[in-house]
This record gives sequence, structure tokens and C-alpha cells, in this order.
Amino acid sequence: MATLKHLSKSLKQFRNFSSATAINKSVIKEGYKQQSLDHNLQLFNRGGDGDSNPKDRNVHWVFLGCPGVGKGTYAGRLSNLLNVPHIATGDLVREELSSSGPLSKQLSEIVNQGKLLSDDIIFLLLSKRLETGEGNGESGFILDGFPRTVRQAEILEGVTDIDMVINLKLREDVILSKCLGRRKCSQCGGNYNLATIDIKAENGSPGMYMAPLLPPAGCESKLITRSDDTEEVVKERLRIYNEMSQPVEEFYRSRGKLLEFQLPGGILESWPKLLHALNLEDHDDKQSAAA
Ligand SMILES: Nc1ncnc2c1ncn2[C@@H]1O[C@H](COP(=O)(O)OP(=O)(O)O)[C@@H](O)[C@H]1O
Repeated sequence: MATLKHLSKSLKQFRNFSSATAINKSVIKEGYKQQSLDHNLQLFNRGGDGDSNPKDRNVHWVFLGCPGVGKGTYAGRLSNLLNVPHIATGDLVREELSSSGPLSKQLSEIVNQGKLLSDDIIFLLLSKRLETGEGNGESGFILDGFPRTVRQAEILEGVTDIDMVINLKLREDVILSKCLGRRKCSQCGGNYNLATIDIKAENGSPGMYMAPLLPPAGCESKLITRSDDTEEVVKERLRIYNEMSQPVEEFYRSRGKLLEFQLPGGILESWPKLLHALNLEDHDDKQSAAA
């Protein structure tokens, strides 16, 4: 079977590259359930409903884009619309950090410097998430924050068929303000953004307006800022994105899977245009009518 062939090939690649990092050793030492990589990666296949024909199964989509571009917002909305899980590795990492489990101290040092975690850790967190989802009968996925390096993309490509990769783009001068404006309600988990972007059209370049996404009154006093959303760390994450993640765009572009989407403004303006680009307008109408 093609899938198994791909799986074993990717395992070989992964093992050749993989080294027993200090973190990996500590994971094992602390008694984390160390899954075999075969098992971890097979979970991706099962996310495909056991059928590799995209027409007969739920979507296998990936969101790419700089930190703060809005991957989580749009991936979350599409996940509700299409009824497939939105799996964000950044959220998995933050859950691990807040669990104060054995990994959290080492992970927080790396995350708070804006650096990437090792593939071993990311695969471990992903496999736990996929396993829970499998138990809940989930199928398909919209990935956000993964893959983030060409190597992660190669491994993913080896184990499952990705149908489409949506590359969200936003003017660079807006990205930093948006990252610094991000807030989360510590109680309900809602994501908000306090930044107002209002750029006037100038010298032929269009203006841009993005309204803040303000929290409801009940959440106002409970807002928290991600510890890695400081100006210094955001700049480092952007640098790492350009170095490590931008080549992932080319990886998918060369395979004809990349859909570039330039965000024209805030959610109200961008969402219908994104649905149009994805050919999903009817889907949204039906969903609204049914609501
Ligand atoms: N696929 C991944 N590979 C390595 N590290 C990751 C990955 N996904 C998330 N992380 C870690 O979690 C942090 C937060 O991720 P995320 O919320 O996706 O950030 P961003 O807002 O920069 O897109 C990253 O800076 C990195 O340390």
C-alpha cells in the first residue's frame, strides 16, 4: 500500500536525522508515555478517514503564515464551518506549559526566546492530540503552526496527503502591532485583539483598516498576554519564520498545493473573500441558514 510505503520511508528519514535531545531524554525519564514514532505518524493517516481520495474524506489542510497573521482565527472559523478539528501546535505547546508537567520548564525557556521546539517534542504533543481526537471520532484536520520547517513538511508529506496549504499574507508593518495587541481571556479562552490598524492609502499603495476584536465586558478584567508576545520575542519569531518557515511555502508551492491569500483587512472584509478563494461561499450560506 502506498501509504505504508510512505510511512516507512518517512520513518527512516526521521530516524536518520533524529537525535536523543536532552528534552527527549527528560520526557522518557519523567515517565511520559513514549509512543513509537510509527504509531504517532499513523495517527495522521487515520485522520484521513482511511481513504486517500480527497473527495471521499474530510479536508487535510494546512495554514501557513507569519506569527500574528491570523492563522488561528481563520483556521478556527473554517474548522467550525467544515466540522473538522483545528489543530494548532502552538495551542498544544501552551497547554503543556500551563499543565506544569515535567516538560513545561524546559519548553517555556525555548518558547519565551521565540525559538522552535524540537521535532521530537512537537510529534509527541501532536500524537497525544491526534489520539484524543481519534477517540472522539474526529476525522480530517486543519493544521496551524505545523509544519514549520521543511523537514517537518517532508515528514508530513510522507505519511498523509495534504490537499491544500493556505498561505496567509499580511503587510509586515501590521504584523507586529497585531501580535502586541493579542489577548486571551484566562477564563473562557476567547482570543481578542486590542490593536486598531488604520493605515491611510499613500503613494499608490492601498490603505488598510482592521478594527480591534474587543472582548465582551465579562472578559475585560481577565485578559492575559502570551509571554512570547513581547516586541523583542515577536521580532525573533518573525526572523525565525523567515529563515525556517518561509522555505515551507516553496516546498508546497513546488507541489502545486499552495494557495496564497493576501488579507485585505479585518475579519469582516477578509472572511468572505477567503471563502470565495476556497470556493466555500455556498457552504457558508447553508451553514448560516441552518443556524
Ligand atoms: N511546528 C512547530 N515546531 C517547532 N516549534 C513549534 C511548532 N509549533 C509551535 N511551536 C512552538 O510554540 C511557539 C508558539 O507557537 P504559535 O502559537 O504557533 O506561534 P506564532 O504565533 O508565532 O505562529 C513557537 O514560537 C514555538 O516555540
